[in-house]
Amino acid sequence: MPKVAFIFGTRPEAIKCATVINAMKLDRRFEPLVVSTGQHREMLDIALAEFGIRPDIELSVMQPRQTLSQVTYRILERLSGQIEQWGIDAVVVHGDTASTLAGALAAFQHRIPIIHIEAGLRSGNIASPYPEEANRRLVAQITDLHLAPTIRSSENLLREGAAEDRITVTGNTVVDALHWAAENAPAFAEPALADLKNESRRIVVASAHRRESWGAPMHEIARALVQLSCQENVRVIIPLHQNPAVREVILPYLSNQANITVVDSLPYRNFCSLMLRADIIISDSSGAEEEGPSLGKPTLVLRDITERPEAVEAGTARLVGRSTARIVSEATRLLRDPDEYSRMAQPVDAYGDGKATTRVIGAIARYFAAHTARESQLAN
Ligand SMILES: CC(=O)N[C@H]1[C@@H](OP(=O)(O)OP(=O)(O)OC[C@H]2O[C@@H](n3ccc(=O)[nH]c3=O)[C@H](O)[C@@H]2O)O[C@H](CO)[C@@H](O)[C@@H]1O
Repeated sequence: MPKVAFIFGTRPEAIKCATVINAMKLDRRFEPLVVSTGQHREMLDIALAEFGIRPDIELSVMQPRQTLSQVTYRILERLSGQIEQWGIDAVVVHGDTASTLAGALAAFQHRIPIIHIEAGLRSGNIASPYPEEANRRLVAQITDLHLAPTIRSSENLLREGAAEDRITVTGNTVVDALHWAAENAPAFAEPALADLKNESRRIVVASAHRRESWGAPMHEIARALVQLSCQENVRVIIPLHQNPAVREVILPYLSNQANITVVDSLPYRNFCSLMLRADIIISDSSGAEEEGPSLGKPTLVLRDITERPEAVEAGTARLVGRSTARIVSEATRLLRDPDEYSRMAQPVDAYGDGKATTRVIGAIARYFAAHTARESQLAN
C-alpha cells in the first residue's frame, strides 16, 4: 500500500487537498500522511479542523515576519532531517506556495516521486504573482505526475515540454470542497454576521492580502471599500486576513464605518455561506477567483494579471486592478445596472464539476500501478 505524504502549509492548500486526503483515508489502496509546514499555522489549522483532519507531522516553521527565503530554508531544513524516516512512496504538493516549492525540492533531493495538484497554472509573467509563478514553474520541472485542473493548464505544461503521459486533467478540487461546504453549512458563528438573514442592503464581500497588494495598493483598495460603503443600500463585509501587513494598513480605514463589517477570517464553510449570500465579491484572493464564479457571483479581481483566465473569459470575473477609481466605478456599475449584473452573474463550470477528487485519486493509483509494473519488468 503506497504511503503518500501531503506537504503543505497554507489555508488554500489545506482546503484544496482536504477532500483528497479524506477520500484516501477511506481508500484501502493508500496510506496518507499529512505534513503541515505551519507556514500559516493558525488559518491552516482552522481549515483542516473543519474537514476533520489533523496533521500527522508538524514542522512548525512559523516565526513572526520571516522572509520568504527564511520560510523556504526552514521547511527544507526540517524536511531533510525527517523525510527519509517516514518511509513514503510519494510526496503530494499543491499549487505554488513556499511550502509547495520546499516540499517538492526536499522530495526531489531524496529521490521521492512528486505529485503536483493544481499544476500548470501560468500567468505568463515570472514576476507576477510573486513568488507564486516562479514556484509553479520550478516545481513543474521536477514533478513526476502533474494533476492539471483545466485543459488550459494541461496545455501550458505540454508547451513547456512536460510528457503527455505524466499529465491528467482533473478539475479543481476547490469545487469539490465548495459542494461539501454547501451540503454541510453550519450557522454563522460570528456574532457580527448574525443579522445577515434580515439584511436588505446589497452585500459586497471583500478581501485583499496578496503580496502585490501590500503598501500603496492596499490604501487604494481600502479607500475604494469606504467609498462603496457610503453608497445607498450597500453593506461591505470584510473577513480580514491575519497578515499584519494587511491589518495595519486596512484597519484604520475600515474600523467604525457605518456600513462596513470587519470580521476575522471565517471558518471555510461560513466563508462559503457568506459568498453565497454576497451580491458581488471584490478580492485579490485566488480562491475567490475560482469560488466566486463557480457560485455565479460577479467577481471583481483586484489584480492586473491572472493565471486563472477561465472565469474572466466566461464573463463572471473581471480584472479591475487596484486603483480606487476603477474599483468604485466597476462595482457601482454592477450594483446599479441590473442588466450588467445579470450578464456577469452566470455560474462558471470551467474549474470543475465537483468530481476532481475521484480523478486525482484515480490518476495517483494509475501512476503507482505503472510504476510498479515498470519496476517488476526491470527486475525480470
Ligand atoms: C497570495 C497567495 O499566496 N496566493 C495563493 C493562495 O491563494 P489565495 O489568495 O486564494 O489564498 P487565501 O488565503 O485567500 O485562501 C483562499 C481560501 O480560503 C478560504 N477562505 C477565505 C476567507 C475566509 O475568511 N475564510 C476562508 O476559509 C476561501 O474560501 C479559499 O478557499 O493559494 C492559491 C492556491 O494554492 C495559490 O494559487 C495562490 O497563489
